[in-house]
Amino acid sequence: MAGAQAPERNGDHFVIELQGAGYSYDGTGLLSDLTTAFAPGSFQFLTGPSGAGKSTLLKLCYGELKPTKGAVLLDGRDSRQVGRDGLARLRRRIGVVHQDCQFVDHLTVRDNVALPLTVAGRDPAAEATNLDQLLGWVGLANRANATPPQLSGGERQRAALARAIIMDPDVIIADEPTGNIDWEMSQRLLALLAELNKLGKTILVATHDLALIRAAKPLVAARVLRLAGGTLTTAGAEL
Ligand SMILES: Nc1ncnc2c1ncn2[C@@H]1O[C@H](COP(=O)(O)OP(=O)(O)OP(=O)(O)O)[C@@H](O)[C@H]1O
Repeated sequence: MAGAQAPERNGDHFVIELQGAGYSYDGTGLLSDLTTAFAPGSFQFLTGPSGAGKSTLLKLCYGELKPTKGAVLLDGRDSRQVGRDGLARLRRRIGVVHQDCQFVDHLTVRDNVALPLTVAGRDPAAEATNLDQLLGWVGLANRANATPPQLSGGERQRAALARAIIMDPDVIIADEPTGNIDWEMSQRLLALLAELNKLGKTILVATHDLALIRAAKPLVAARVLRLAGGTLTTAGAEL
């Protein structure tokens, strides 16, 4: 049955598209009429005041929430129309770094990073080399056997990034990934995101940190979107 098939891929081009999308938690209308697209291989920052709805917008983009108005298309599929399995398959192509990281505290860093493999029915032991390379790439090879409560804020964020990319997603969405870490660590994380973008990944980062956005200028050609009063505008050179 067609509905049970894996979603058709547009080649390697996973586009997230908002078409007049709006969202309301309680009928008062937090987000209204948002129209934009996140093109394959693009890098965007999403900024705006606290409570403007940045996390909510990210949730629409990875299918955690469905718009209460308009549509969000994930790889051309309307998030309101796809069933649970279809949505799960689409979401495997999007790696998410959550604001609070959300680890399983009694598992090691290595096992936390490997969790998406296990959930997808793959054997982490068979992918040990890939896992080790990834932990090395984010600078956590020597923390692989620690548990999340033993990590610093910057280490937690890098572990969360490793977990978000273990399935080799097309898109990486990060919600305030540098919220609780120092400047040096923020720049290190930014460099990792820039490197992923150079590999062709689409990156969407919500951040309050305008200094981080400025620091990204030599690294990536990023679009900066500002969310305020429920609408999106493109921020310009003032940053
Ligand atoms: N599950 C929910 N139920 C009801 N209201 C919610 C829910 N989640 C968020 N909100 C409200 O929606 C508004 C936007 O929240 P959201 O977390 O999307 O904003 P944000 O821009 O990411 O904020 P911050 O920068 O402080 O993280 C806030 O007023 C928040 O209280």
